[in-house]
Parts: sequence; structure tokens; C-alpha cells
Amino acid sequence: MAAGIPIEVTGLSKRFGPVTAVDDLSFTVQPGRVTGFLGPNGAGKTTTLRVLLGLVRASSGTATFGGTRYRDLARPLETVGAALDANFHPGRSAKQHLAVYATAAGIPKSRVPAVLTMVGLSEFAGRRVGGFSLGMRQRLSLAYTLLGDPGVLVLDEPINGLDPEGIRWIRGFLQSLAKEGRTVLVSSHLLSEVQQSVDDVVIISRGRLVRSGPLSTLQIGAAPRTVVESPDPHRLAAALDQAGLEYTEEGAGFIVEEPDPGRVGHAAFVGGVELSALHQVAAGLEDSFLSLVGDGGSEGTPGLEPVRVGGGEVR
Ligand SMILES: Nc1ncnc2c1ncn2[C@@H]1O[C@H](COP(=O)(O)OP(=O)(O)OP(=O)(O)O)[C@@H](O)[C@H]1O
Repeated sequence: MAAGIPIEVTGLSKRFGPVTAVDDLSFTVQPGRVTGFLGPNGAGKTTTLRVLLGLVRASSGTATFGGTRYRDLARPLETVGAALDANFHPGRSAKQHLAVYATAAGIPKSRVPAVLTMVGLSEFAGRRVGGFSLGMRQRLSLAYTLLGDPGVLVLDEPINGLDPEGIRWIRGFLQSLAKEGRTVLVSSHLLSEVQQSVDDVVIISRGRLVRSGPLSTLQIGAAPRTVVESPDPHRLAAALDQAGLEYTEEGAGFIVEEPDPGRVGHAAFVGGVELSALHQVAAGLEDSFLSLVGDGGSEGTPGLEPVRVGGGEVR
């Protein structure tokens, strides 16, 4: 395996005519960690990755692998694994595809069965790719990125299209690649999709950096809220309305957009409502993510609804 090297993006901008897709973007991605590259649709993720991989030219700034541009790498496939523009002909088998790429890059053919096994496709090696599901194509793309046993992996929306078992598998797989010392950059427009697999995040919106750092730092920002429950939820809702508090129904009770449980308790007291639970909850990750990119998604942030479990945590 080639050594993991940092990805360094410095002052990167990319304009397409009047559209500024990437705007003075700077961040670093460290080896040995999985980094989520996040932002709403149209935020500029794919454009950044395309510049990084030498597929489009930057308007200004640089995007390098430890200081070296992709096109200047001596052995690109063995340094960086990426499948942004991989084309799979429907009539060819998975094995044939990988063999063609391996031959072109001077990679031993023995890597082909090895990477197909790594991604769980060995029993489909001889099948035509035309019959593959989206999830199987995702696995094949991943196999392609691993052909040269690179120290850096750049994956654009690799979880998209995977079934629940596939999602569980890829989460563990990405972590194991990082544990081997590789640099793993994974783009997604859904924090919930990657939050169980990433150590660090780089969040962009409208082409600009919003936040970068360990995932844990993301919880700073969104305000905590109050969970309140009553044996008589209708009366409680009326009391919250009366007090002008905003809330959403949550299991047996409500989550109130109010950090101080005392104010919520007072509203219930004024309304003469008995309470069975009253406590503050920290902001969920998805809330923090939305509060960071909330005004940045020109095309909205579809699919960002949080999945809530008891106590207001976000899974
Ligand atoms: N070749 C291009 N010509 C003109 N505009 C482009 C081109 N490529 C991207 N854009 C624009 O640049 C902006 C960023 O697009 P980009 O695809 O990089 O975003 P993204 O974060 O990857 O979003 P998605 O997840 O939807 O792919 C968008 O406004 C898009 O319309």
C-alpha cells in the first residue's frame, strides 16, 4: 500500500461563466481518518473533487496531494483511488473492466480478483455490468479505486444507492481503510448517511467553507431544546400555543424550540397541565448541520430530515 498523504485545498475557486461553483475554498484532509465532504446539492462538492483529480482546471488556487497536483503524480492510480469518471460498459464483465484498467496502469492482474473480493463482488466477477444494480455498481467503482492499492481514496457519494446491508458494510469498510493509514475523503449531501463512518467533516455551502474539523465539533452551534411530555398532550399543546412557544410532536410528547425547561414548565403551569417529563436536550448533529448550511442550499437540502430516537438524539 502507498502511504496515506494529506489532501490540501488552498484558496480554490472555480467559475463556470457567471456561476461561482467553488469560492476561495481551503481545507486539509488527514491520513488515517475518514473525512466527510458535506454540503447541500449544488454546494460545489463534485466540482472541488473534479479539480482535485485534474478533470477540470481551477480558476484560482490549488488542490494537491501532499503538494503534488494529480496530473503531476508519477503513478496516479497507485497514489489516489477515485472513480469520478469511471465508465463501465454494460456488455463487459466486472472482471474484464478491472483487467482493462489494471493493464493500462501497469498494475498486476492479480489485483483484480483481490479487489473484487474486498468489495464482496467475487461471485459476480464474470457477470455483465449491464445487469448490475446501483449498489453493485457502487461496489465495482470502489473495487476500481482500490486497484492500485492507493494511500488516498476520493469517493463521490459512495453510499448512494446501497441497500441497508450495503450501507452497514461500507461504513465498516471505510473505517478499516483509514485504520490502515489511508486518507479517505467521502462526499455526501446527507450528514445522516455518513455520520456513522466519518471522523472529520468538511462542510461547504455555496462553494464556501462553512466548517471543518472533527465531527464532534459540529455539535457546537445549534441551540439545545426542551423535551416535554404530559398525560394530556392536547392541553399541553394548547398551553405551548398560548405561551407562543414553537414545538414539534415527538413520540409521547413535544420538542420545544426553547433551551430553558423552566420557561416550558411555566407555560404548562399557567395552562394547568400536568407534566410527566421535562428536560433539556442537546442539539442533534443534523440540526447543527442544517443550522450551518441552512441558508446555503440554493436547491434545498432534500432528505435531511433527522431520524429521531428517544431523548431527542439523532441516529
Ligand atoms: N460544467 C458546469 N457548467 C456550469 N455550471 C456548473 C458546471 N458544473 C457545476 N456547475 C454548477 O456549479 C455549482 C456546484 O455544482 P456541483 O455539482 O459541484 O455541486 P455538488 O455539491 O456536487 O452538488 P450535487 O451533490 O448536486 O452534485 C452548481 O450551481 C452547478 O450548477
